[in-house]
Parts: sequence; C-alpha cells; structure tokens
Amino acid sequence: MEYIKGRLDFHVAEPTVLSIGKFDGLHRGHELLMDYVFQKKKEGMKAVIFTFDVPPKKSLEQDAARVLTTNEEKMHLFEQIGIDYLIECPFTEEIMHMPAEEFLKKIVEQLSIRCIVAGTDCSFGYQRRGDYRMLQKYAPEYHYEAQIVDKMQYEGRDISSTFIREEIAAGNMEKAELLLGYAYFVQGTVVHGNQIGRTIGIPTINLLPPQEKLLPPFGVYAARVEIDGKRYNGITNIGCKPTIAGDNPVGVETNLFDFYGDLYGKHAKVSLLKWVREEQKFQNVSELKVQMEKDIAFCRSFLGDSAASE
Ligand SMILES: Cc1cc2nc3c(=O)[nH]c(=O)nc-3n(C[C@H](O)[C@H](O)[C@H](O)COP(=O)(O)O)c2cc1C
Ligand SMILES: Nc1ncnc2c1ncn2[C@@H]1O[C@H](COP(=O)(O)OP(=O)(O)OP(=O)(O)O)[C@@H](O)[C@H]1O
Repeated sequence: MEYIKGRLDFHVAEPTVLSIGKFDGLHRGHELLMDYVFQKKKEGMKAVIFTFDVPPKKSLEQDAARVLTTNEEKMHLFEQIGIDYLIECPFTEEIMHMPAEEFLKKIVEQLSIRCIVAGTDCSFGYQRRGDYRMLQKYAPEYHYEAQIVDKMQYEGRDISSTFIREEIAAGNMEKAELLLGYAYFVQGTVVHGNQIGRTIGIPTINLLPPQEKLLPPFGVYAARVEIDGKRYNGITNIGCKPTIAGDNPVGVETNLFDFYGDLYGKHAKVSLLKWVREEQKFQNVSELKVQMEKDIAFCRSFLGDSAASE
C-alpha cells in the first residue's frame, strides 16, 4: 500500500475506486463499503481511501476527542485488507475553505476516480456542503459511478465511530466487538513496569498507550493477546495502580496465562474482550494479590481455551 500524507498534490494515474471519510475504528459499516470497493478492485481499479489528517483536539479530557484507531493503526488496518493507496490529506485552511464542487473536481482529476463509494451521510467541502446527492449529480459529467450505501444499523441505530466510542467508554466490550466486527484492541511495545508483578507471582507485560487512544474505564478485563503471531489468553488491568505508591502513568498491563519468558521490547496487541471489575485501591499488595487470583480464575473459565482454538 502506498501511504500519501502531508501533501495536497496527491496523484494516482491508474483508474481508481475511492471511499472517503474518517474511518475511525474501521467498523462493520465501513466493512460494507469496503465490499463494494473490493468488488471494483477485482474489476481492475486501484482501491483508494481518502481521509483527512485533522490535528488532535486540544483537550483530550473528553472521550469524544479520543480515537478508536490512531493514524498508524489505521494505516496497518487498511494495508491488511488490501487497500492500494491511503491518502491522508492535511486539513489546511485552503482545504477547509474549498467549495465542495471544487474539492470533488480536484480529487476526481488528481486520483483518476472511476467509482466513489460512500454512505448516505458522507459530507465534504466547505461547510460540509458536499453530500451523496452531489456525488450522484456530478457522476455523468466526471465519468465516475457513484455507489451510495445505506447506513448499516444495529438495534435501530446507525453504526458509527461515535456509537462505538460511547460503548467503549461505558466498558461494553462485547457490544463494541459486535459493532466493530473485531475485539477492541490496544497495541504497543512491551516496556518495563515496577517489576512488582513477578514478586507476587503474577508477572505482567506493560504497554503505554498513545495519548489519543480511547481507553475503556479503568479496571480489569479478560483479554486475548497476540505477540509474534502467537495468541495467548490473559487478563488486563487498565489504570494507574492506585495500590502502588507513586504517580503511576496510565498503563495497560496484562498477565498472560501459561507463559513464562522475557517479552520486553516485543510488539503486543491486546484485545479487550470483557469488563470484569473496576480498578481499586487495596490496603496492601497481599490483598490485591488475593483479588487478582480471583480475577484470573474467573477469566480462565470465561476464556476457556479460546486462544488455542483460533
Ligand atoms: C488482573 C489484574 C488486576 C489488577 N487490579 C488492580 C487493582 O485493582 N488495583 C491496583 O492498584 N492495581 C491493580 N493491578 C495492577 C497491579 O498493581 C500490578 O500488576 C502490580 O503492581 C505489578 O506491576 P508492575 O508490572 O509494574 O510490577 C492489577 C493487575 C492485574 C494483572
Ligand atoms: N453504518 C454504516 N453503513 C454504511 N456506511 C457507513 C456506515 N458508517 C459510515 N459509513 C460510511 O463510511 C464512510 C466513512 O464514514 P466515517 O468514518 O466518516 O463516519 P462514521 O463511521 O459514521 O463515524 P462518525 O460520524 O461517528 O465519526 C462514509 O462514506 C460513511 O457514510
């Protein structure tokens, strides 16, 4: 996949099928759009995703300002599914104020678009004036096909990134998984923690998630972990470890079941499957250990041998 970012003079000479949007989380609704995109790819067009690189909101205090997938994660997801070009267009003043018609003409010409796939709520151009009707209107003049897709729904509500962010912020991991089509995950490099875990017989791998990544509420989760292509069942604590003195950063730490070894520096993908309980401040580490053992027993039974069976 070619990743074109930071420039307005993006060009693709081959005929393309394009989809446009934020694609935060790449959920089941987006997947529906991708089905149409890949149909066209089979017919010989190059698959292009067009998205804007909007600077992160100043205040990340609110969950709505955080993202399901960072730009880097999105890039990997698009690459995995077989997108040929990912265009991350800088959201400059010029782009922000470009009339929708002009914007459409620009991308059709520069990207040799033959088909545009979009949902009924897509919007583009100054004051978001461009919509699916505009895409349909200009299709004959610009010689592309407009493939407009009705929004996929779940229990009467449109599936959207906003919907999924709300579910994750409420700790509803199973529902988020249904909407996403895969379990919500946090990934990163395994870093050193306080090394207390091993002294209580429950070692953990520690990840420090990017600031903009939306995390579910602080607490304990049943997890599935992927490292070097291998899958493990495990249990994850998200939070600042209030039982442990000091100003601990927000961490995602996981005890892998039936694994012993050194994983520092490795890349780990931790999928959060089910909320188990809130993170608590215990009187001391011994009390915390008793609770952690109960949590592990619960998660072992909840997960069964699911990692091995997939
Ligand atoms: C299953 C599990 C549950 C945890 N629950 C809590 C908790 O409720 N409160 C807390 O302060 N720390 C909790 N922790 C974090 C522990 O304090 C932490 O794993 C331990 O101090 C080791 O940290 P280290 O890897 O930095 O050495 C939990 C960790 C795990 C794996
Ligand atoms: N549930 C859905 N079914 C079909 N198409 C969808 C669905 N959700 C989004 N799309 C389409 O996918 C493209 C990208 O959508 P985008 O990520 O911008 O919005 P979204 O998923 O609705 O999230 P939000 O508006 O909450 O940020 C758009 O063309 C949009 O219309």
